[in-house]
Amino acid sequence: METGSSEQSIVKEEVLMKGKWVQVLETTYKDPTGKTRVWETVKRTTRKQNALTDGVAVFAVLKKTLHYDCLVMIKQFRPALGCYCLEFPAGLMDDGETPECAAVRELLEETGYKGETSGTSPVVCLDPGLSNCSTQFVTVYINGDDSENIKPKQRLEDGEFAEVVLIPMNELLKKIDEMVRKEKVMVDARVYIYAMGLTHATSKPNMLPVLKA
Ligand SMILES: Nc1nc(=O)[nH]c2c1ncn2[C@H]1C[C@H](O)[C@@H](COP(=O)(O)OP(=O)(O)O)O1
Repeated sequence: METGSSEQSIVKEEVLMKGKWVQVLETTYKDPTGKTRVWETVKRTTRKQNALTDGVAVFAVLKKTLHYDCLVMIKQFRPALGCYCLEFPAGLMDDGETPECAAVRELLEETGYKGETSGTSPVVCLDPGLSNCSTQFVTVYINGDDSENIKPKQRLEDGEFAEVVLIPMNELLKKIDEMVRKEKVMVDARVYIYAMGLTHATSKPNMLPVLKA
């Protein structure tokens, strides 16, 4: 199997279709042997010049006295899927915005919660076999005891409809699996892999897998 090599590079890009939000391109690139090949790719039209990322995703944890910590997510209808999807709050960057500002803004708009940022991931890609779409994960902690977070009110824009879903972190995977069994909902791979990772990390990590129940 051939793996990535520094010799590989983009030769040219031809726009096949350009819409308001996305474009489809035929991307010609050089493989490690020097041969040129083509790949059909998708890019957002909205990425600002010199911007490193299209948007942010918010890893939001609601912390409240005498309550288990909850992961704050949203469920919304996604036209590309034709069904509802359980996702991290997320959105596209506004012009000149930092990832942290975008994360606090998107969280407030989509869930009504006000939080404080506590770390930002590097730029990560979302579907590299298809597109250059990228995001940065911003961790945000929400003080659930704060009066402004007692009855959070979404600030959704026209055409946006999202339901806030809170799931205790200590049973995240179990609750997500239950939701998928009961409802017609798809889970964003980022949410699911986080829940899987959390389960693996907290279930007897020093025990040989074969000995685990
Ligand atoms: N691919 C898209 N097609 C559309 O018709 N409209 C789109 C696309 N991507 C984004 N948008 C619109 C929808 C909203 O009005 C704005 C902002 O979306 P945002 O909330 O930042 O991001 P999502 O959570 O991914 O919808 O862009």
